[in-house]
Amino acid sequence: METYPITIGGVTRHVPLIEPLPGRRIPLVEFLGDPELVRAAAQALKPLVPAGTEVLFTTETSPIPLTHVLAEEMGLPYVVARRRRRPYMEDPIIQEVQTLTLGVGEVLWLDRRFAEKLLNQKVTLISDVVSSGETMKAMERMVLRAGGRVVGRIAAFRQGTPALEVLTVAELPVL
Ligand SMILES: Nc1ncnc2[nH]cnc12
Repeated sequence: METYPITIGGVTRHVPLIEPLPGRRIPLVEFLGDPELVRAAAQALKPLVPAGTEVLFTTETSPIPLTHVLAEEMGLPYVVARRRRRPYMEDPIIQEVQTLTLGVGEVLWLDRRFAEKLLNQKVTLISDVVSSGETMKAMERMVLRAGGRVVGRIAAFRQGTPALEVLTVAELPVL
């Protein structure tokens, strides 16, 4: 398997190169199961979280440990949008994502009891990789629909040029 070196917060991993669309190869960032990488990324992202942030907001799956460590470090709560409907969800916010980065159209789901945690809160969006920015846009839309206000947009890695302003600490190539 072909790999590519990625570095964040001084920690390097040789990750698989995947081809989600023909002729477009990208290094696959994976935070799950790698506490050292997660901690390094969280430390690097911490200074980018705007003062006054009251809640962090992320999506399944890879950015969850990153957001968890960041939240713990900063003493903040966090909310996670799910990528599948769960049977117990009541009156969820359902938000379509336009992204095709990983070759799939997606929908984000947020149970109402978690949406309520965003009401009247200053919210910072956390992601692992931002490329088109469409997932971030969908997250922002969810926060607005939940009655919150987005004060920051942060991702560990940037890949290409997102359609909205996002703070990042490392760059990924499209090969
Ligand atoms: N390169 C990448 N690795 C992991 N998740 C991604 N989501 C979008 N781009 C990605």
